[in-house]
Amino acid sequence: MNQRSGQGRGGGRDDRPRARDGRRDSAGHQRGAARMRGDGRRSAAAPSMRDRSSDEPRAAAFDVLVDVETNDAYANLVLPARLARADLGGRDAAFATELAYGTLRMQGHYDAILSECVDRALPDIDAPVRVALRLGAHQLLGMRVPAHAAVSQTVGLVRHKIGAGPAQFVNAVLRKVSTKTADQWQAGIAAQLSDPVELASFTYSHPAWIVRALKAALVANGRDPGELEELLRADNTPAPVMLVARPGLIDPAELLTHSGGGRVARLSPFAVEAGAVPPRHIAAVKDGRAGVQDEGSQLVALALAAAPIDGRDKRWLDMCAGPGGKTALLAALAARRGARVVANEVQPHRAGLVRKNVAAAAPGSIEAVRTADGRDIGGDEPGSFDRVLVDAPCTGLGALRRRPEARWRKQPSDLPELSALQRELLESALAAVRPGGIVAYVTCSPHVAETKLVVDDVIRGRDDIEIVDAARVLESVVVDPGDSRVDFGAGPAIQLWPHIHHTDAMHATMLRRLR
Ligand SMILES: C[S@@+](CC[C@H](N)C(=O)[O-])C[C@H]1O[C@@H](n2cnc3c(N)ncnc32)[C@H](O)[C@@H]1O
Repeated sequence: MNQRSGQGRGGGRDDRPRARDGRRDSAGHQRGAARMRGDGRRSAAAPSMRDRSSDEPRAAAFDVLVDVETNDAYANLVLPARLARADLGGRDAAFATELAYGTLRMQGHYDAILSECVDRALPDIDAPVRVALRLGAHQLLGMRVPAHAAVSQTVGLVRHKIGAGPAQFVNAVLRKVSTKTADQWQAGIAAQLSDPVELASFTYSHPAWIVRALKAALVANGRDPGELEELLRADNTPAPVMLVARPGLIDPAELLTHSGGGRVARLSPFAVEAGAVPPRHIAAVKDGRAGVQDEGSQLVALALAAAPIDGRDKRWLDMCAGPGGKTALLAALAARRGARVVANEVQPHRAGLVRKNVAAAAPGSIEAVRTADGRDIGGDEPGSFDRVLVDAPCTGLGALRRRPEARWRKQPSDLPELSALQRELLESALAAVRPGGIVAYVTCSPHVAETKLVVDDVIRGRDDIEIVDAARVLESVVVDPGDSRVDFGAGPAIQLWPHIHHTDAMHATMLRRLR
C-alpha cells in the first residue's frame, strides 16, 4: 500500500506529470477528513505562517528530510542542529519543525497521493526531489499555506538546491496535487480501498503491519479495537515536551517557574509540561536536576520503585540504562531511602550519556555506571539486586508521536532478533534479582511480540516467578487518582496509551522472584 506507483510510462526520465486518469473526481467527499486524521496540526500553521516569503525554514526542513531519507538520520537530532545553524527561533523554528515533522508523519499518505500524480514509481525519483514533493504536499494538504505560496516556495527551493529541471517537474506535480483538497484526495483514494487495515494505513499514514500490530495490542490489553483510529490519530499529534523534576533535586513548582508558562502534569507527581523556554536553556536541565522525559517513562520507573518488597531494599539495577533518563529518576528515588543504583549499558557512548544524566544525583545514590552486556549480569551476579529494571531495546512503536520517521524505518523483520534479545535480558534480570525482589520488564512498544509473548515465554514452566499487579501499583503513585486518565485497565501489566493517558505507549510487566 502507499506505493501505488509504476503504472505510468516507466523507463526514461520525464519530468512532466502524468495526465490524471479521472477516476475520482466525483467520489463522495469525506468532509473533515484531514482534521479527522489528526495530521498536520493545522493550528501549528497559524495565519502568521500562511504566506511566508522567507525560504529559510523550508530550506532547513528540506535539509533535515533529505538527511533522514538518505542517511537514516533521526529528525529529532538533526533538526535542532539545523535550526541553530540557521539561527531560526520562535515562529520560524515552529514553522520549520511542523514542515519537517508533519511531512515525515504523513509521508505514507502523501506518497499515495503523489503516486497518482507522477508517471513512475516514487522510489525511482531521486531522493531530494521525492522529499521536495512530500514537503510541498504537506504544505498544500496538511497546513494552511496558500497553494500559490506552497508551490512557488517549494519550486524555488528545488531550483536553488537541486536545479532547474527538477524544479519544473516539482512545479508540475504540485500543481496537480493542488487541484484537489485534502478531503477530496482522501475520499478518492479511500474509495479504492476495501480492506479496513489498508484504509486506516492510508488515512492515518501508518504502515499496514503497524496498524495490525496496534490493533492486536489494544485487544490483548482488553481495550476496544474501535479505539484504533483514536490511537493512530494520537500518533499523528505532536507530543508536548515533558520535563521531570528529579525528586530531592528540584521541585516541580520551581521547575515550572523556569520553563516559561508550562504546567504541572496530572499523572506523574514529578512531571512538568514544558513552556516556551527550550529545555536546553533551563539551568536545572543543563545541570541534571531535571530532564526531558515522557510522563509514561516516569510512571514505569515510579511503579518499579513503589512495588512492595519484603526485606532488604538497598541495591537496584538498571540493566539497559542508556541514555539514562530512568536511571536518573531511579537514583533520585533510591537516594530518599538509602538505596544505590547500578546502571548498566552495552554501548560505551550511551553509558557516557548515563553518566551525564546522573551528574546531579545525590552522592552515593549511584554505585556504578558500567559498560557491559546485560545478558551476562544474571550469571555473573546471581541474586544480587533488590529491584531490577529491564528497559529493553525494542521497536519503539509506542513513541511514534515523538519519532516521526520511526514508523517508516522499522520493519516486522526487526522483531525476531529483538524479541530474542528481550527474552535473554529478562532471563538475566530474573537471575540477577534476589528471591523476594522485583523485576520490571519495560518496553516503549505495545507490540504483543515484545511484551506479553516475551514474558509468557520466559516464565513458562517456572513456578518461582509471580506476576505482580503493576497496574494497581501504578494507581498508587499517580498524583491524582481521580483524574479521568487513571484508567490502567484490569492489569496485571501496565500498558499506557497516547490516546488515553497522553503518554508514550509504555508497557511494564512486574515479576517477583519467589525463591
Ligand atoms: C530503551 S533503551 C533504554 C532507555 C533508558 N532506560 C532511559 O530511560 O533512558 C534500551 C537500551 O538498551 C541498550 N542495550 C541493548 N542491548 C543491550 C544489552 N545486551 N545489554 C545492555 N544494554 C543493552 C541499548 O543500547 C539502549 O541504550
